[in-house]
Amino acid sequence: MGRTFIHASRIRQTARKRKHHSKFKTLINLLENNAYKIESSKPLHNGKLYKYWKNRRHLFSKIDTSPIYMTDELWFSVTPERIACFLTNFVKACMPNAERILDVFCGGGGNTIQFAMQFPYVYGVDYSIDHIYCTAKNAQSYGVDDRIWLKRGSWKKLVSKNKLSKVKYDCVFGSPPWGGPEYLKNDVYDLEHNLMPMGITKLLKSFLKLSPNVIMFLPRNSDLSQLSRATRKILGPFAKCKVLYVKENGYMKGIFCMWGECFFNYEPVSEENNLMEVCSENEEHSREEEHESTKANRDNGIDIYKLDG
Ligand SMILES: C[S@@+](CC[C@H](N)C(=O)[O-])C[C@H]1O[C@@H](n2cnc3c(N)ncnc32)[C@H](O)[C@@H]1O
Repeated sequence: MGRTFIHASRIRQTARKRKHHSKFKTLINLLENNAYKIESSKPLHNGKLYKYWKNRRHLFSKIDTSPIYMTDELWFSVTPERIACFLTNFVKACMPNAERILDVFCGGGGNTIQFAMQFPYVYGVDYSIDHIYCTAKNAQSYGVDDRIWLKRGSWKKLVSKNKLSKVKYDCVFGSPPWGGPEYLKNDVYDLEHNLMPMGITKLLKSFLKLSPNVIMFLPRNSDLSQLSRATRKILGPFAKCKVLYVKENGYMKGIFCMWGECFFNYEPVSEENNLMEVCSENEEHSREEEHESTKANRDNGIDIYKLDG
Protein backbone atom coordinates (compact mmCIF):
# COMPACT_ATOMS: atom_id res chain seq x y z
CA MET A 1 0.00 0.00 0.00
CA GLY A 2 1.31 3.46 -0.83
CA ARG A 3 2.42 4.72 2.58
CA THR A 4 2.49 8.31 1.40
CA PHE A 5 -1.24 8.28 0.68
CA ILE A 6 -3.83 9.24 3.31
CA HIS A 7 -6.62 6.74 3.79
CA ALA A 8 -9.87 8.64 3.11
CA SER A 9 -11.63 7.08 6.11
CA ARG A 10 -8.80 8.23 8.43
CA ILE A 11 -8.32 11.76 7.11
CA ARG A 12 -9.19 13.38 10.47
CA GLN A 13 -6.83 11.17 12.50
CA THR A 14 -3.99 11.61 9.98
CA ALA A 15 -4.43 15.40 9.95
CA ARG A 16 -4.30 15.51 13.79
CA LYS A 17 -1.18 13.31 13.89
CA ARG A 18 0.65 15.53 11.41
CA LYS A 19 -0.79 18.84 12.61
CA HIS A 20 2.59 20.61 12.66
CA HIS A 21 2.81 20.50 8.88
CA SER A 22 1.11 23.52 7.23
CA LYS A 23 -0.95 21.52 4.74
CA PHE A 24 -2.40 19.44 7.58
CA LYS A 25 -3.18 22.62 9.57
CA THR A 26 -5.33 23.72 6.62
CA LEU A 27 -6.94 20.31 6.50
CA ILE A 28 -7.77 20.44 10.22
CA ASN A 29 -9.40 23.85 9.69
CA LEU A 30 -11.48 22.54 6.81
CA LEU A 31 -12.57 19.52 8.88
CA GLU A 32 -13.38 21.58 11.97
CA ASN A 33 -15.45 24.10 10.00
CA ASN A 34 -17.19 21.44 7.95
CA ALA A 35 -16.13 23.67 5.04
CA TYR A 36 -17.75 23.62 1.58
CA LYS A 37 -20.82 21.68 2.69
CA ILE A 38 -23.66 22.22 0.23
CA GLU A 39 -27.21 22.90 1.32
CA SER A 40 -28.96 21.23 -1.59
CA SER A 41 -32.12 23.33 -1.28
CA LYS A 42 -30.29 26.71 -1.06
CA PRO A 43 -29.01 28.26 -4.31
CA LEU A 44 -25.36 29.34 -4.12
CA HIS A 45 -24.28 32.93 -3.39
CA ASN A 46 -22.26 32.99 -6.60
CA GLY A 47 -24.92 33.56 -9.29
CA LYS A 48 -22.49 32.52 -12.07
CA LEU A 49 -22.70 28.98 -10.73
CA TYR A 50 -26.49 28.82 -10.84
CA LYS A 51 -26.65 26.76 -14.04
CA TYR A 52 -24.32 24.17 -12.46
CA TRP A 53 -26.24 24.16 -9.18
CA LYS A 54 -29.50 23.53 -11.08
CA ASN A 55 -27.91 20.30 -12.35
CA ARG A 56 -26.53 19.35 -8.93
CA ARG A 57 -28.34 15.99 -8.84
CA HIS A 58 -26.54 15.00 -12.05
CA LEU A 59 -23.21 15.60 -10.32
CA PHE A 60 -23.98 13.76 -7.09
CA SER A 61 -27.32 11.94 -6.94
CA LYS A 62 -27.08 11.79 -3.12
CA ILE A 63 -26.91 15.58 -2.77
CA ASP A 64 -30.43 15.80 -1.23
CA THR A 65 -29.92 13.04 1.29
CA SER A 66 -26.22 13.02 2.25
CA PRO A 67 -23.69 15.79 2.87
CA ILE A 68 -21.84 16.78 -0.31
CA TYR A 69 -18.86 19.14 -0.38
CA MET A 70 -17.93 21.39 -3.31
CA THR A 71 -15.61 24.33 -3.92
CA ASP A 72 -16.70 26.90 -6.56
CA GLU A 73 -14.28 25.32 -9.07
CA LEU A 74 -15.76 21.87 -8.55
CA TRP A 75 -19.20 22.97 -9.77
CA PHE A 76 -17.91 23.04 -13.32
CA SER A 77 -15.21 20.39 -12.94
CA VAL A 78 -16.80 17.33 -11.34
CA THR A 79 -17.57 14.48 -13.74
CA PRO A 80 -21.36 13.92 -13.67
CA GLU A 81 -22.24 10.77 -11.78
CA ARG A 82 -23.78 8.82 -14.66
CA ILE A 83 -20.73 9.45 -16.83
CA ALA A 84 -18.34 8.44 -14.05
CA CYS A 85 -20.47 5.37 -13.39
CA PHE A 86 -20.47 4.46 -17.10
CA LEU A 87 -16.68 4.77 -17.23
CA THR A 88 -16.27 2.55 -14.17
CA ASN A 89 -18.55 -0.11 -15.70
CA PHE A 90 -16.60 0.12 -18.94
CA VAL A 91 -13.24 -0.31 -17.19
CA LYS A 92 -14.65 -3.20 -15.13
CA ALA A 93 -15.89 -4.90 -18.33
CA CYS A 94 -12.50 -4.47 -20.01
CA MET A 95 -10.41 -5.34 -16.93
CA PRO A 96 -12.50 -7.64 -14.70
CA ASN A 97 -9.49 -8.59 -12.56
CA ALA A 98 -8.15 -5.09 -12.04
CA GLU A 99 -7.72 -3.97 -8.44
CA ARG A 100 -5.83 -0.69 -8.35
CA ILE A 101 -6.93 2.46 -10.13
CA LEU A 102 -5.16 5.81 -9.93
CA ASP A 103 -7.35 8.90 -10.42
CA VAL A 104 -5.00 11.79 -11.19
CA PHE A 105 -6.69 15.20 -10.64
CA CYS A 106 -9.38 13.65 -8.41
CA GLY A 107 -11.21 16.97 -7.80
CA GLY A 108 -14.35 16.41 -5.74
CA GLY A 109 -14.24 12.65 -6.17
CA GLY A 110 -16.76 12.31 -9.02
CA ASN A 111 -14.69 9.55 -10.65
CA THR A 112 -12.84 8.34 -7.55
CA ILE A 113 -16.11 7.45 -5.82
CA GLN A 114 -17.53 5.53 -8.78
CA PHE A 115 -14.25 3.62 -9.24
CA ALA A 116 -14.37 2.71 -5.55
CA MET A 117 -17.84 1.22 -6.05
CA GLN A 118 -16.24 -1.52 -8.15
CA PHE A 119 -12.50 -1.63 -7.41
CA PRO A 120 -10.96 -2.34 -3.99
CA TYR A 121 -8.03 0.11 -4.13
CA VAL A 122 -8.54 3.54 -5.61
CA TYR A 123 -5.91 6.27 -5.34
CA GLY A 124 -6.70 9.96 -5.83
CA VAL A 125 -4.20 12.75 -6.41
CA ASP A 126 -4.87 16.49 -6.52
CA TYR A 127 -2.76 19.56 -5.78
CA SER A 128 -5.59 21.27 -3.93
CA ILE A 129 -5.93 20.27 -0.26
CA ASP A 130 -9.51 21.65 -0.42
CA HIS A 131 -10.31 19.16 -3.18
CA ILE A 132 -8.61 16.28 -1.39
CA TYR A 133 -10.82 17.14 1.60
CA CYS A 134 -13.96 17.31 -0.62
CA THR A 135 -13.15 13.92 -2.17
CA ALA A 136 -12.70 12.33 1.26
CA LYS A 137 -15.94 13.82 2.63
CA ASN A 138 -17.97 12.94 -0.48
CA ALA A 139 -16.55 9.41 -0.41
CA GLN A 140 -17.74 9.10 3.20
CA SER A 141 -21.24 10.10 2.08
CA TYR A 142 -21.16 7.37 -0.57
CA GLY A 143 -19.81 4.82 1.91
CA VAL A 144 -16.66 4.03 -0.10
CA ASP A 145 -14.01 5.93 1.88
CA ASP A 146 -12.50 2.66 3.11
CA ARG A 147 -11.36 1.89 -0.47
CA ILE A 148 -9.80 5.26 -1.24
CA TRP A 149 -6.29 6.62 -0.60
CA LEU A 150 -5.52 10.28 -1.27
CA LYS A 151 -2.45 12.34 -1.87
CA ARG A 152 -1.99 16.07 -2.24
CA GLY A 153 0.65 17.19 -4.72
CA SER A 154 1.42 18.75 -8.05
CA TRP A 155 1.36 16.14 -10.80
CA LYS A 156 4.62 17.37 -12.35
CA LYS A 157 6.47 17.13 -9.04
CA LEU A 158 4.99 13.79 -8.06
CA VAL A 159 6.02 12.27 -11.39
CA SER A 160 9.47 13.82 -11.54
CA LYS A 161 10.22 12.66 -7.98
CA ASN A 162 8.85 9.17 -8.66
CA LYS A 163 6.48 9.57 -5.70
CA LEU A 164 3.77 7.29 -7.07
CA SER A 165 5.67 4.39 -8.53
CA LYS A 166 5.58 2.17 -5.39
CA VAL A 167 2.06 1.00 -6.26
CA LYS A 168 1.38 -1.08 -9.39
CA TYR A 169 -1.72 0.48 -10.94
CA ASP A 170 -3.89 -1.55 -13.30
CA CYS A 171 -5.21 1.63 -14.85
CA VAL A 172 -4.43 5.33 -14.63
CA PHE A 173 -7.32 7.73 -15.23
CA GLY A 174 -7.16 11.51 -15.36
CA SER A 175 -9.56 14.35 -15.92
CA PRO A 176 -7.08 17.23 -16.28
CA PRO A 177 -8.19 20.88 -16.05
CA TRP A 178 -9.42 22.15 -19.43
CA GLY A 179 -9.10 25.83 -18.48
CA GLY A 180 -12.61 26.40 -17.07
CA PRO A 181 -15.86 26.85 -19.04
CA GLU A 182 -13.87 28.90 -21.61
CA TYR A 183 -12.66 25.72 -23.26
CA LEU A 184 -15.34 25.99 -25.99
CA LYS A 185 -14.24 29.47 -27.06
CA ASN A 186 -12.37 28.07 -30.05
CA ASP A 187 -13.80 25.53 -32.49
CA VAL A 188 -10.88 23.20 -31.89
CA TYR A 189 -9.28 22.68 -28.49
CA ASP A 190 -5.49 22.72 -28.64
CA LEU A 191 -4.39 19.75 -26.53
CA GLU A 192 -0.72 20.72 -26.55
CA HIS A 193 -1.13 24.35 -25.40
CA ASN A 194 -4.39 24.62 -23.44
CA LEU A 195 -4.43 21.45 -21.37
CA MET A 196 -3.13 21.83 -17.80
CA PRO A 197 -0.68 21.20 -16.21
CA MET A 198 1.09 20.04 -19.41
CA GLY A 199 0.33 19.26 -23.05
CA ILE A 200 -1.16 15.95 -24.14
CA THR A 201 2.17 14.37 -25.21
CA LYS A 202 3.87 14.99 -21.86
CA LEU A 203 0.75 14.10 -19.89
CA LEU A 204 0.25 10.82 -21.73
CA LYS A 205 3.92 9.95 -21.26
CA SER A 206 3.67 10.63 -17.52
CA PHE A 207 0.58 8.40 -17.19
CA LEU A 208 2.14 5.58 -19.22
CA LYS A 209 5.10 5.56 -16.84
CA LEU A 210 2.72 4.17 -14.22
CA SER A 211 0.51 1.81 -16.24
CA PRO A 212 0.06 0.62 -19.85
CA ASN A 213 -3.69 1.22 -19.46
CA VAL A 214 -4.54 4.89 -19.51
CA ILE A 215 -7.77 6.87 -19.82
CA MET A 216 -8.22 10.64 -20.04
CA PHE A 217 -11.39 12.72 -20.03
CA LEU A 218 -10.87 15.55 -22.53
CA PRO A 219 -12.87 18.34 -24.19
CA ARG A 220 -15.33 17.28 -26.88
CA ASN A 221 -13.69 19.69 -29.37
CA SER A 222 -10.18 18.26 -28.79
CA ASP A 223 -7.85 18.25 -31.79
CA LEU A 224 -7.82 14.56 -32.72
CA SER A 225 -4.75 14.95 -34.93
CA GLN A 226 -2.76 16.03 -31.86
CA LEU A 227 -4.10 12.99 -30.04
CA SER A 228 -2.97 10.80 -32.91
CA ARG A 229 0.50 12.40 -33.05
CA ALA A 230 1.00 12.06 -29.29
CA THR A 231 -0.07 8.39 -29.43
CA ARG A 232 2.32 7.51 -32.24
CA LYS A 233 5.19 9.58 -30.91
CA ILE A 234 5.12 7.74 -27.59
CA LEU A 235 3.85 4.29 -28.49
CA GLY A 236 5.04 3.81 -32.07
CA PRO A 237 3.66 4.13 -35.62
CA PHE A 238 0.97 1.44 -35.26
CA ALA A 239 -0.30 2.44 -31.83
CA LYS A 240 -3.98 3.26 -31.34
CA CYS A 241 -6.09 5.46 -29.14
CA LYS A 242 -9.78 4.73 -28.62
CA VAL A 243 -12.08 7.75 -28.36
CA LEU A 244 -15.57 7.60 -26.86
CA TYR A 245 -17.81 10.65 -27.22
CA VAL A 246 -20.10 10.80 -24.20
CA LYS A 247 -23.41 12.61 -23.89
CA GLU A 248 -25.44 13.19 -20.77
CA ASN A 249 -28.91 14.66 -20.69
CA GLY A 250 -28.68 15.37 -24.44
CA TYR A 251 -25.47 17.38 -24.00
CA MET A 252 -22.05 16.29 -25.25
CA LYS A 253 -19.88 16.34 -22.13
CA GLY A 254 -16.49 15.30 -23.44
CA ILE A 255 -14.44 12.43 -24.79
CA PHE A 256 -12.84 9.48 -23.07
CA CYS A 257 -9.49 8.71 -24.71
CA MET A 258 -8.12 5.25 -24.01
CA TRP A 259 -4.77 3.61 -24.52
CA GLY A 260 -4.10 -0.07 -23.75
CA GLU A 261 -4.90 -3.40 -25.42
CA CYS A 262 -7.70 -4.25 -22.98
CA PHE A 263 -9.86 -1.34 -24.19
CA PHE A 264 -9.99 -2.49 -27.81
CA ASN A 265 -12.27 -5.52 -27.63
CA TYR A 266 -15.41 -3.60 -26.86
CA GLU A 267 -17.80 -2.63 -29.67
CA PRO A 268 -20.70 -0.63 -28.17
CA VAL A 269 -22.39 0.54 -31.40
CA SER A 270 -22.31 -0.37 -35.07
CA GLU A 271 -20.03 1.41 -37.54
CA GLU A 272 -23.09 3.03 -39.17
CA ASN A 273 -24.28 4.46 -35.85
CA ASN A 274 -20.84 5.75 -34.93
CA LEU A 275 -20.63 7.89 -38.01
CA MET A 276 -24.17 9.17 -37.66
CA GLU A 277 -23.70 10.18 -34.06
CA VAL A 278 -20.34 11.84 -34.63
CA CYS A 279 -21.92 13.79 -37.52
CA SER A 280 -24.77 15.03 -35.38
CA GLU A 281 -22.33 16.67 -32.96
CA ASN A 282 -20.51 18.63 -35.66
CA GLU A 283 -23.27 20.60 -37.29
CA GLU A 284 -20.98 22.78 -39.36
CA HIS A 285 -19.55 19.69 -41.09
CA SER A 286 -21.52 17.80 -43.69
CA ARG A 287 -22.04 14.10 -43.15
CA GLU A 288 -19.62 13.31 -45.99
CA GLU A 289 -16.93 15.59 -44.56
CA GLU A 290 -17.32 14.00 -41.15
CA HIS A 291 -17.20 10.54 -42.69
CA GLU A 292 -13.94 11.50 -44.36
CA SER A 293 -12.46 12.98 -41.18
CA THR A 294 -13.53 9.96 -39.15
CA LYS A 295 -11.91 7.68 -41.72
CA ALA A 296 -8.80 9.84 -41.62
CA ASN A 297 -8.68 9.61 -37.83
CA ARG A 298 -9.03 5.85 -38.01
CA ASP A 299 -6.08 5.79 -40.40
CA ASN A 300 -4.16 7.81 -37.83
CA GLY A 301 -4.85 5.29 -35.11
CA ILE A 302 -7.89 6.99 -33.58
CA ASP A 303 -10.97 4.76 -33.17
CA ILE A 304 -14.11 6.83 -32.56
CA TYR A 305 -17.25 5.63 -30.75
CA LYS A 306 -20.30 7.50 -29.54
CA LEU A 307 -22.25 6.75 -26.37
CA ASP A 308 -25.34 8.41 -25.04
CA GLY A 309 -25.60 8.36 -21.24
C1 LIG B 1 -11.45 18.67 -13.93
S1 LIG B 1 -11.03 18.63 -12.23
C2 LIG B 1 -11.18 16.92 -11.89
C3 LIG B 1 -12.59 16.52 -11.53
C4 LIG B 1 -12.75 15.11 -11.00
N1 LIG B 1 -12.54 14.12 -12.02
C5 LIG B 1 -14.13 14.94 -10.38
O1 LIG B 1 -14.96 14.26 -10.95
O2 LIG B 1 -14.36 15.52 -9.31
C6 LIG B 1 -9.31 18.90 -12.26
C7 LIG B 1 -8.59 18.86 -10.91
O3 LIG B 1 -7.18 18.93 -11.15
C8 LIG B 1 -6.57 19.58 -10.06
N2 LIG B 1 -5.26 20.06 -10.56
C9 LIG B 1 -5.03 21.11 -11.38
N3 LIG B 1 -3.72 21.20 -11.66
C10 LIG B 1 -3.11 20.18 -11.00
C11 LIG B 1 -1.74 19.76 -10.88
N4 LIG B 1 -0.77 20.40 -11.50
N5 LIG B 1 -1.48 18.68 -10.14
C12 LIG B 1 -2.46 18.02 -9.49
N6 LIG B 1 -3.76 18.39 -9.54
C13 LIG B 1 -4.08 19.46 -10.29
C14 LIG B 1 -7.56 20.68 -9.66
O4 LIG B 1 -7.38 21.03 -8.30
C15 LIG B 1 -8.91 19.99 -9.95
O5 LIG B 1 -9.41 19.43 -8.77
